[in-house]
Amino acid sequence: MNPPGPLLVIGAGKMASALLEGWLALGVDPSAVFAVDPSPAPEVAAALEKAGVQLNAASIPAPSVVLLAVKPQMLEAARATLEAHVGPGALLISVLAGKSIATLEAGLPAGVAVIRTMPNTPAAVGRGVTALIANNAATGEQKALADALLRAVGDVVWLEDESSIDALTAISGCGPAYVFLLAECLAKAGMEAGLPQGMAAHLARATVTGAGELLHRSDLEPDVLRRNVTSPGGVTAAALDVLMGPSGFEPLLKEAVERAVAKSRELGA
Ligand SMILES: NC(=O)C1=CN([C@@H]2O[C@H](COP(=O)(O)OP(=O)(O)OC[C@H]3O[C@@H](n4cnc5c(N)ncnc54)[C@H](OP(=O)(O)O)[C@@H]3O)[C@@H](O)[C@H]2O)C=CC1
Ligand SMILES: O=C(O)[C@@H]1CCC=N1
Repeated sequence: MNPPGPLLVIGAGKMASALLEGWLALGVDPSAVFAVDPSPAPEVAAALEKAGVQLNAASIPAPSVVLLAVKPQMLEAARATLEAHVGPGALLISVLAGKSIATLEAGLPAGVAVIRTMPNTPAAVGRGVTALIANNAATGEQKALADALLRAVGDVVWLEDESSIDALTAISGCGPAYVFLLAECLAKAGMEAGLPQGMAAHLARATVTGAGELLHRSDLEPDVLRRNVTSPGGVTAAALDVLMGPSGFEPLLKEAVERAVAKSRELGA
């Protein structure tokens, strides 16, 4: 999994930190990892320093892999850094929502390997899921390296073309946020139902993680697991009448995902 040469991260934010956390925990050599970020969050800078990653080093050896993880809106501002470090033999791995391979290739030497990905933050604990698609210049070895890096921190899915990536972003890229919001809302509802704040937060967190783990380990489909909680005429059924009603999860998530897909397309335009 260790790249054959230095690994450079451009944009040391939330997603890059999640990937680095996973990689460093699994044995990527921190002395071969460099990060460039003009104003990293103090906690990120401290974590990188503690891990032995060089942040904003005066001199960076030619990287074999460049992880591009700035916000899509900052791509043009990061072009100079990108062009300074992505040499002809390097592999560029982008996590940018919306930005196509063709857009990423612009300004780079002809024939540079580019792999566009859409990871998610559970990569920090080895439970991410990442979609990848490579340009024609990426060699089998470079694709295997990208696969190994992302597989080390979770599942990987290779795409044949880029057409599905906006929809995929709205599901797996953004999806952890939907689940964390569920935990937040469940805790608030618990407080409103009379539970002390700490207990409501603890119960909500343990329930979301426990249900996630059951879904992870079980062979049963989610609807079967849901039915297994729902005693006929019982308490869960009363709640699901609301959550599965006309203003429930399904239409709400459909609208949320549609908006996310549209935003991903807009960022790529
Ligand atoms: N967060 C997530 O769950 C996921 C994010 N992504 C993608 O990852 C990318 C980063 O997202 P996220 O980590 O959330 O965002 P963050 O804002 O946390 O990270 C981006 C970092 O890049 C820095 N930056 C800005 N300009 C430059 C530059 N010119 N050179 C180097 N660094 C720069 C930012 O600094 P500053 O804040 O000062 O601008 C920030 O620290 C996005 O493209 C997003 O689409 C993909 C999948 C999931
Ligand atoms: O919110 C975003 O734009 C990024 C892309 C997927 C998750 N976070």
